[in-house]
Amino acid sequence: MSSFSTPTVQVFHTVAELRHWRASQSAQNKTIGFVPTMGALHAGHLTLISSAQKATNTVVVSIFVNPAQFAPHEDLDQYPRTLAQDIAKLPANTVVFAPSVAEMYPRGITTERSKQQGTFIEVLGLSEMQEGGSRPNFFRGVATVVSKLFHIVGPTVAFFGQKDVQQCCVIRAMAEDLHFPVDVRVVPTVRDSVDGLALSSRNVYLTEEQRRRAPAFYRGLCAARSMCLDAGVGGREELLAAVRAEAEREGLDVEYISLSSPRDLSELQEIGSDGAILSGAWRMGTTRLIDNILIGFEF
Ligand SMILES: Nc1ncnc2c1ncn2[C@@H]1O[C@H](COP(=O)(O)OP(=O)(O)OP(=O)(O)O)[C@@H](O)[C@H]1O
Ligand SMILES: CC(C)(CO)[C@@H](O)C(=O)[O-]
Ligand code: BAL
Repeated sequence: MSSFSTPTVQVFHTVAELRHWRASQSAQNKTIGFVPTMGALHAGHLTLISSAQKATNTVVVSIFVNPAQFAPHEDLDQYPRTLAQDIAKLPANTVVFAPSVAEMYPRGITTERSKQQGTFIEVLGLSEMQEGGSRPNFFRGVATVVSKLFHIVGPTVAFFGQKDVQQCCVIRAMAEDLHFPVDVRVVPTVRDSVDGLALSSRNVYLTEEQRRRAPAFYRGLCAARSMCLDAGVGGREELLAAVRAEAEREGLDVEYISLSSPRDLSELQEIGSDGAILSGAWRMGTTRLIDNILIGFEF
């Protein structure tokens, strides 16, 4: 156990320690709720944890900044690492798994894909969609680390945020394909109560002026949803144009906007009977943010 543990929050750093604890839970027939995170905890993470507390006996939160999901030019080194403060925010009786990089990647890990060695999980057909197009290592790195974590933690139910909606689709497919006996649940995005910006660990990178402009993308998503629900507009070009217009009014540098199928993330020309995910990414200086809304379906 770590020196960071508090009387009510146990922290484990090794697979062996976590497995030992997990065996004691199995012996007591306890259900385990699991919330994987990269730390820098905010109210979005705490909502996932409280959903897990309501649904299961014991909650495990992993805190691990996963190098495999970053590309060499991305913000792996800069990503906030605030373990002691994170632990202080957790409710009583939470169990934390905060492994080192060497513990999770016994053969080592580099963000340079051509030099990587060892075992990786890739959900072909989904890994290259939307975020995968912009972040070449992202979905492969996420599927790999989440399958390792599922294998180590053995959760009954795992909780992910809708803010990373495409990630949720990839993880559900991975869990189904690999027959993990885990129920993957998606929790709605927690937003700033005043301007609707999705809470994200990367919001700390924004200057005051960028933070003021950032909610324009969400306003665009809401405008598109209103066009769809109030005026029956379901065509791709009109919906994407509505998002782009709001975003560009505040000078956001839009990377992509996507209208995709919740089934397989394929791009849609028109919203069909399965509904659609309207999602996108934009840049403000060196910071890259994402957001989405669901139209005509719920997870
Ligand atoms: N605003 C939010 N509402 C609900 N869930 C969220 C929110 N932000 C993050 N999550 C979820 O918390 C889990 C851990 O996410 P992570 O630690 O990467 O935080 P993050 O705020 O998404 O950080 P990043 O800036 O890296 O995207 C993921 O399942 C993610 O979707
Ligand atoms: C699921 C995850 C913890 C895997 O590193 C990460 O992608 C995240 O925080 O969303
Ligand atoms: N919240 C997803 C983790 C990432 O952006 O790398």
